[in-house]
Amino acid sequence: MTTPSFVYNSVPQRVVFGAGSLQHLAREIDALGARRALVLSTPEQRLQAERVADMLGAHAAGVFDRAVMHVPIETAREAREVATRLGADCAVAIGGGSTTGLGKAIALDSGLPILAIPTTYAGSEMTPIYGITEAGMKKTGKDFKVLPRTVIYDPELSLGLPVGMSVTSGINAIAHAAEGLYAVDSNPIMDLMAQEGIAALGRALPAIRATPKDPDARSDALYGAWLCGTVLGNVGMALHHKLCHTLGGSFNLPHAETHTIVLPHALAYNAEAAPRAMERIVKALEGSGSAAQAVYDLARDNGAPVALRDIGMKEADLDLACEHALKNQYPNPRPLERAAIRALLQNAWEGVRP
Ligand SMILES: NC(=O)C1=CN([C@@H]2O[C@H](COP(=O)(O)OP(=O)(O)OC[C@H]3O[C@@H](n4cnc5c(N)ncnc54)[C@H](OP(=O)(O)O)[C@@H]3O)[C@@H](O)[C@H]2O)C=CC1
Ligand SMILES: O=C(O)/C=C\C(=O)CC(=O)O
Repeated sequence: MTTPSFVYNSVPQRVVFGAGSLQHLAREIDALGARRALVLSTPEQRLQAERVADMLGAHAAGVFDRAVMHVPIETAREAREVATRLGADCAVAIGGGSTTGLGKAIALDSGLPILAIPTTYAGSEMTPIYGITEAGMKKTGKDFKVLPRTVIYDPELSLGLPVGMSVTSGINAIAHAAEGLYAVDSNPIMDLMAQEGIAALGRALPAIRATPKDPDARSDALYGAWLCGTVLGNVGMALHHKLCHTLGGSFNLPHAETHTIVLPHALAYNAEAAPRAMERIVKALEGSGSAAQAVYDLARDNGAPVALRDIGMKEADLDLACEHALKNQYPNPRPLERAAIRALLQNAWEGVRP
């Protein structure tokens, strides 16, 4: 065995974790040195955002409830204007990756500190990655200005996340950790987090399916999401994330479901080129077959979709998706081979067990 050699960056970020930890919100805003928080949410989560604003009392600048998936530039501009008009000196994003993403778009422009309160397992709160959609094209970038300064993980807030969304969102998180395990810039610290994060979600998702309001399972899932999101924020992603961005961006497929369906096939593609990563995934999921099969079974057995054709992908578009995936070559354990990637997409479309 060779002695490892790696670079590890740590970033300053404060995490407050635990059931009921939302009660510490005012204290955390104060610790940020902020006086007027703009609370962000989707339209559907407005009541939750109003509850947060009530908790902040005079320190709430207002509620902006128009977060939507993939952060359209028009929404980002509107939110930035509202933040300026209301004199906000920080933003509180309560919701999933879409709401956190809106907070990041504000921070990118203004440097306003973000306090994130995640209610899904997407993991955006742990990354300096932002995404903004303009003229139908989603552009992503990395800037430490957008990394939320404080994250409050309160499992009680995800008790109402529907089981189907919980399972696909949890597998979205697993995808970050799985690709982190074979990243070109991986390191042993991220490997530990990745394996632990996958194991936590592997335990939590079946438990949530059985008992959606199980507090321990919700806590385990959020803990796993935190670890997996940290991996996403620290090391580079590969084929799987590229495919999902292509499918989501060009064919408008839903984010977490697409990750859930594609991941087993991306792992099968990379299996021989990344055997140590695959071993760790199987171990974390207590699987008996391959890593690809363990992830596929986790999805299927918990009621998640396993075929792209079931979430709106047309078979006729698979050739184009393959072309997009081959553009701008990026690091991946196995070189990108046209015929094999086209076959991967076909398998994902049909939903075959890898
Ligand atoms: N930059 C980064 O590092 C990352 C960015 N992302 C981005 O984040 C987005 C995906 O995030 P994701 O969390 O999956 O999507 P959303 O934030 O859109 O949330 C997904 C679904 O969960 C629902 N939901 C969220 N919280 C609750 C709750 N407490 N109770 C009931 N339902 C709830 C939402 O409902 P409703 O719409 O009703 O609120 C929505 O339908 C994508 O745009 C993706 O690109 C994802 C990962 C990392
Ligand atoms: O697209 C973004 O907003 C940035 C990253 C991700 O979405 C990561 C992912 O694919 O889950």
